[in-house]
Amino acid sequence: MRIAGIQFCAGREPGPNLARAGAQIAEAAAQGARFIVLPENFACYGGDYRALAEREGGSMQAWLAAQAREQGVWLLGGTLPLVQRADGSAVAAPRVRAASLLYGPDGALQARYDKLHLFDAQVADAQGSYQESARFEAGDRLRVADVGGFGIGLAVCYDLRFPSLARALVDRGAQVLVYPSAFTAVTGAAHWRLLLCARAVETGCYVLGVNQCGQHSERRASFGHSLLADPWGRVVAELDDAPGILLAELRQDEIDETRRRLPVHTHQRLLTGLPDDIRDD
Ligand SMILES: O=C(O)CNC(=O)[C@H](CS)NC(=O)CCC(=O)C(=O)O
Repeated sequence: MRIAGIQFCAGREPGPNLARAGAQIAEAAAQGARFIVLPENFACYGGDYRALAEREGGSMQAWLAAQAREQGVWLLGGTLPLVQRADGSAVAAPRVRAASLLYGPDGALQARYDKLHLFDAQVADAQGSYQESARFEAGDRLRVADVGGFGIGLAVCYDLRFPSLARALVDRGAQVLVYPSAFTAVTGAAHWRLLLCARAVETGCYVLGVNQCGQHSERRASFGHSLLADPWGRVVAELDDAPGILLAELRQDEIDETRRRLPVHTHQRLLTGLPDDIRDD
């Protein structure tokens, strides 16, 4: 199955971001991609997330559904800010949920995953500090979805640093881990490739990191370098730090063969259950 990752530099306002993403989605579909992934905060980066956040059925969600339907592809909207949880309850202001939304080729919503780990960190130099938990509420459910016969484990950006989430997704049938991201230029240069390849090697999964790139504002820059690692930990395709489309093939036989030779996913001895505040969807 051919997949595509859309890499670009989002600004604060949805209009230009959606126009840019739409052109790249059409291009990726024309190149034969069946599953297209947009980065974290693809529709709005760094603005007033609560003011832009949607209820179920909002216009940014409708845009994703229309893109999937018009191009006839599976489309993962990296994250959109939503004011409701999956059960319809309200997220208290000023926070929102960072929801990763998967639409099928018919335009129907097939899965929702809300980012579990929030990026509260001090990044060196001009990048300054991040306090994601001041503006976002953490998710509370795990989600694996089927796309063209592949088990797709949903995760977002900073989640990449937590191998226990990758492991829990594998236990639930994930064969491909996707990380739509807005990984910073500073932490990306240090850790992005290392973390993506490590998650692949330790789980026997393909790992797809779809990142933003470039300078969003004076103090915010993203690393780019969207890449696909295969289950052996080889980088099979990678972008540089400019906007672009990552195209690559997922092969079921690569997953099966790697897992047959090195079945680490069946050998783990320290198995832990989910904590009380995290559930299966
Ligand atoms: O704050 C914003 O508006 C934009 N930021 C984001 O979109 C998110 C949440 S703050 N970025 C990350 O999670 C970076 C993680 C990362 O870079 C790492 O783990 O090293």
